[in-house]
Amino acid sequence: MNVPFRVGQGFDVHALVEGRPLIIGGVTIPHTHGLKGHSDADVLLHALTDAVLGGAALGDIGRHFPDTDPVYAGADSRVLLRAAYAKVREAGWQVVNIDATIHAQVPKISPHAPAMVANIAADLGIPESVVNIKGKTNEHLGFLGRKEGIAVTAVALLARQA
Ligand SMILES: Nc1ccn([C@@H]2O[C@H](COP(=O)(O)O)[C@@H](O)[C@H]2O)c(=O)n1
Ligand SMILES: C[C@@]1(CO)OP(=O)(O)OP(=O)(O)OC[C@H]1O
Repeated sequence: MNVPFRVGQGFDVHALVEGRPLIIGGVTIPHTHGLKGHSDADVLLHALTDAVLGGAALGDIGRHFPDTDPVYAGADSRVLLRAAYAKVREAGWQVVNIDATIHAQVPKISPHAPAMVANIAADLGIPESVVNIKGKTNEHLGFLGRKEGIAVTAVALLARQA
């Protein structure tokens, strides 16, 4: 079907542990705990990578960058996002806008959101005005509310390149 727009959705979750830096949206946030993962565990960029890959029907982050591959141990997720988006562009799609929610009981996201927006806009080559990042607590409910992890939900609208 030759439609001009496609939507992609992404989700990711990582455990909060001691002894790791907390990196979200490429921003290192001072905090007592960090996110556990094979890569830098940037939960926002992983959900976003899945959203842009999903919109282009290109599978998911694990298919392109397997967590069993030692090449990606400690990987910078900004590099992975850029590489995934290059594949999306090669498939003929470009991002129109992005919206994501970081489900975190702590820390407060809003002071860091502008820096995350700047990183994502730079990595995708799109204006900051089309990137929206927001934080939400889990009202102390469940594993997110107990500060055992952070989750992200993201959507991306893609348009066919001219
Ligand atoms: N990690 C977070 C959580 C929330 N915020 C901001 O606070 C507002 C209220 O959040 P509730 O979960 O209590 O509804 C939310 O709209 C955000 O502006 C945040 O920045 N970081
Ligand atoms: C990023 C990758 C690859 O190193 O690993 P993790 O950092 O563990 O992240 P996750 O979101 O669990 O899976 C995606 C993997 O491709």
